[in-house]
Amino acid sequence: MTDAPIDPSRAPVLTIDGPSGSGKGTISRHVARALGWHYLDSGALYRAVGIAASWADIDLSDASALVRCTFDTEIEFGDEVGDEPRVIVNGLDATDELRTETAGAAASAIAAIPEVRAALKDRQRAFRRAPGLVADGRDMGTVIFPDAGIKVFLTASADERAERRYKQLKEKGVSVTLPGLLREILARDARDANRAVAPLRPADDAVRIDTTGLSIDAVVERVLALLPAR
Ligand SMILES: Nc1ncnc2c1ncn2[C@@H]1O[C@H](COP(=O)(O)OP(=O)(O)O)[C@@H](O)[C@H]1O
Ligand SMILES: Nc1ccn([C@H]2C[C@H](O)[C@@H](COP(=O)(O)OP(=O)(O)O)O2)c(=O)n1
Repeated sequence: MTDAPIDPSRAPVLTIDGPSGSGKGTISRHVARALGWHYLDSGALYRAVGIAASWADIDLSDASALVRCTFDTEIEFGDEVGDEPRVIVNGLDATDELRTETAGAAASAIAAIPEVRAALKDRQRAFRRAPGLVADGRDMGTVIFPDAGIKVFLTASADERAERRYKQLKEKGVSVTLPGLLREILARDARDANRAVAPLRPADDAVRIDTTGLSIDAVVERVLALLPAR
């Protein structure tokens, strides 16, 4: 399959890629709100397919069933709960299930299947609309929006990312342990970075920001400072 050429005059895109817990979602939502731009949480699409597959009892090793499931799964973003939109999968509210580490691990596993990635490409590009789009994920700057005007790659130490996730899940009442989360984060990092297709890596033209020890506001400020003066 060849990709359709991307018209560079279309709505501007700011991509924010990085590993789990680097703050992509939080920073992207703040930046999108500040700019009045649309927001794409590409990880939610992979998580939604993983959840639809588990609801349909599809084994994570059954690549052809997973590809069919990707085409068949309806995913909608609804009203915001807290500062995150509800995610409706095949008509059912999957918001809470989506954020679990089990859903993250399933998403990471199916995301290594090239046909699943190809099946989600157009759905992700359809989020590009005026006045602009902030897109977060693993391959936003490298594969999905290679012509994005601004590309950011967020990192943070694995210990800090595990601690952030620990606090986040505890606040949601999910029972987790810090060593368990650190192990899961390191396993996901390795799988996402070492897969053959669209591995997690900074685009050559991405600005890297190490968020270890930085506040959310400080990171938002650094990202907004990359945009031309408004
Ligand atoms: N710079 C930061 N400093 C401290 N906590 C942060 C920072 N960025 C994000 N967080 C917190 O870390 C948690 C994980 O962030 P999230 O945006 O979900 O990361 P990602 O989308 O990269 O997995 C959230 O609870 C968020 O509030
Ligand atoms: N653009 C993307 C987004 C997510 N994925 C895969 C790989 C990730 O481990 C899972 C879950 O991604 P998500 O961004 O929701 O996870 P984190 O919030 O970073 O923990 O999906 C991907 O391969 N490509």
